[in-house]
Amino acid sequence: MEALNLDYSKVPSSETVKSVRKIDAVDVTKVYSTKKSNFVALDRVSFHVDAHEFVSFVGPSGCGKSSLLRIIAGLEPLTMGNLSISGHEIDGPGADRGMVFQSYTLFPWLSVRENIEFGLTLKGVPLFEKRAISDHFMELVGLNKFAKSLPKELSGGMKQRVAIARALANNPEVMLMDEPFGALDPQTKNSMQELLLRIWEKEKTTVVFITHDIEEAIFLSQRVYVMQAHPGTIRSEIVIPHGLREVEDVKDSEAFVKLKKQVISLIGHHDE
Ligand SMILES: Nc1ncnc2c1ncn2[C@@H]1O[C@H](COP(=O)(O)OP(=O)(O)OP(=O)(O)O)[C@@H](O)[C@H]1O
Repeated sequence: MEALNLDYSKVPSSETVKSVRKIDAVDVTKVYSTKKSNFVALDRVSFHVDAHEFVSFVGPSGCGKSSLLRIIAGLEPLTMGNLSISGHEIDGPGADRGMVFQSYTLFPWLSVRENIEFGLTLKGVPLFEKRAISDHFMELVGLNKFAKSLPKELSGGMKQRVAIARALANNPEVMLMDEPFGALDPQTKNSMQELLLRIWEKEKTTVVFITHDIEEAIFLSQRVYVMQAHPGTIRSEIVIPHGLREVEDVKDSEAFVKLKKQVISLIGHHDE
């Protein structure tokens, strides 16, 4: 993994901040086997995510981002290596991980409230408690006036707000987000990014975020893992300077543009 020569003087050092390890991945390898051949999608990928961190993975198409997220979600087994959440090896999906995908995955026949309450209903949470939780999260994502609406009556951004609320309602330890804003128009995408940051700060969630969009990764994250393909590996880890987001017109700022150029050069110019 390459180290980047950036000024991180404002970033608290690991000695000054006591962090709790949430995800630990060591040499995670994924081989897809077909009748004809074996394909190495991830080759000895090691990384970590601390509690309350916001960490993104960026990289060209096919570098294994979604495979990695599916492995963390327990939807896909790893071939070799170790991956644990809060010290426990992952051996399948669990309520400790909430997922938000790019494609809208709401239940079309359920209202906004029922979608948000879905996991709670499965768990047998009493009605009054369920209502309080869905009220809280509908308020958080600004959809309290749409409690009775069906997904088909919502815009793309609103559907993703429901998906985020639904994932958060189950109080997961980690939110796994696979290109959640990839299908949204630029304006909606910007407002969803702002909303996600507000939620992350308020709920103190741990977020693992996958995106093609380098600006999005730098803007949202505290750390960014840059991946490369053939086979999928982690090329570099970039720590985003603390407080960068507070800079006016941050995406046009010198520090932001410099980071963006560095990520682009790491990924290669063929895929931003
Ligand atoms: N079920 C599967 N069987 C065989 N090969 C697969 C399977 N799933 C993914 N792959 C291959 O593994 C590689 C990594 O795929 P993955 O979807 O994880 O990459 P990605 O970085 O998320 O790509 P994109 O950004 O285009 O979604 C790709 O070459 C893909 O074709």
